[in-house]
Amino acid sequence: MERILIVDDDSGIRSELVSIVSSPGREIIEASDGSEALQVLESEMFDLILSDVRMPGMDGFELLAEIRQRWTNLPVIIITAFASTDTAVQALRGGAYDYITKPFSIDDIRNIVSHALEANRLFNEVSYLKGRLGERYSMDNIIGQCPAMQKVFDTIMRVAKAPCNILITGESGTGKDLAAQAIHEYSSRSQNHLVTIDCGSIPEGLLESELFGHVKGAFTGAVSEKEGLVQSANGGTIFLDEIGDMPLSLQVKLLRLIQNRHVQKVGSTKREQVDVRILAATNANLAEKVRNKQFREDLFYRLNVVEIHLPPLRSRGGDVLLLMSYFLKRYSEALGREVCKVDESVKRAFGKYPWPGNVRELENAVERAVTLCDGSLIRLEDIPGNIAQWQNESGAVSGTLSERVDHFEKQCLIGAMEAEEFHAAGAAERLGISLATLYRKLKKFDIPVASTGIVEVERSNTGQTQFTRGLKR
Ligand SMILES: Nc1ncnc2c1ncn2[C@@H]1O[C@H](COP(=O)(O)OP(=O)(O)OP(=O)(O)O)[C@@H](O)[C@H]1O
Repeated sequence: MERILIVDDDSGIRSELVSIVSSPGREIIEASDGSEALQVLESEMFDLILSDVRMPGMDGFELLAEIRQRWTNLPVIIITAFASTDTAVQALRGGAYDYITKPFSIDDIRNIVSHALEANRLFNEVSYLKGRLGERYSMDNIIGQCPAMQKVFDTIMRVAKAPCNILITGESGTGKDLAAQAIHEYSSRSQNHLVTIDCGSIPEGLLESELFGHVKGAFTGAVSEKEGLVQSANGGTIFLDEIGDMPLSLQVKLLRLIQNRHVQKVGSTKREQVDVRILAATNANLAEKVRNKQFREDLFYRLNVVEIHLPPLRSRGGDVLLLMSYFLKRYSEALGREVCKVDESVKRAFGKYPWPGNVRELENAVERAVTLCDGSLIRLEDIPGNIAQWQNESGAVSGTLSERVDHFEKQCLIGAMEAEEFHAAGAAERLGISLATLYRKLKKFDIPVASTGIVEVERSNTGQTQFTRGLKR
């Protein structure tokens, strides 16, 4: 399905354009000025924009400049009132794909629109194939427009080519794995392997021989010599996922690898040189583990030369709806469905739900909805009940002004505490208030802090929040 956005303050011209460019397999959306167009662009994906120049508020040229900055490859056709060479030149210099002058001929518009869509389709195909050739991943796979994600992309681009080790932090499902793939892909090591090891899922006894290999007879069952994963990544990158779960005994050996660039197989006295770049990821608070002596401080500093933090999805604002559109397109294509519209109630629920499972949870919800939905529209009944309940979240807040303010304040506090894994100092900084004020507010709303144990948050279908304190996650 091709999607076109028509931007014009004159509703008569918009309708005329809609009827000219409409055809089966195309969805046309309208916006009455530049700002409205930007709002739509922030939450939905398009293949082409047709915009008038003269509009009240943000005009067509300002909109074009904004689109060129934020959606670099999205084609824009500018519609100008008179055949003025200056306006046409300004449009093309500003990065427009082409321009159309009023009064327009139906055939001209149809031709230019078909060419622009075809050029866009070819561009996407080439980028996709390039991505496939240079392995499977590129930054194009990581969707995000909010400032925090833009900062992540900037940092990835700046550090990918440097030789330093990088620690990627963030809650589960925020895209740490994707970030590691992008770093490797943009590094000078991309021609060699990226080897991923999930330190949390390999039994402690096996992890050492998996990482460093073993010689024949090193332990029962070691019937032949085996190369470790670190060596198989020689010349490339090794990604140690869930590094916080690495046993202390192995942390010493990893430190030796970082400092001396050699490995020693289990059962061998021989040291073998390797050249690997190390990326590590964790969803635990490693600094806290260092304080609790569960993680070596020297290793922490060696790994944490640069930290890339992936923010929780609930703090990424409009990215939720953008990711929703992205997965919708991806799963509609993958499952051979023509699902292209999402009911407003679903968008409301997605926008308000706090996404404790982050992007992974959102991706699963969209995949499920595309699979279940009957026809081309995703309705509330196609998404999981615990998410659907949130469409009326704000409607549920009633009462006096002070009760509503309290509700809002409590949600902000819970969000900040969750983002900081219930450590008060970080949450106070995030909210721009003193620690003493934060403690007073936490007490008022009965919100726990991490010093009372690990805190798990559970939200009921009605949006109520419950905290469970425990010793282990
Ligand atoms: N910004 C994003 N754009 C598109 N897809 C994303 C994005 N972030 C995450 N995903 C998708 O969400 C899923 C989870 O991402 P990923 O495995 O990278 O998270 P993670 O932080 O490594 O999780 P865990 O800590 O559980 O290993 C994957 O399918 C991934 O492709």
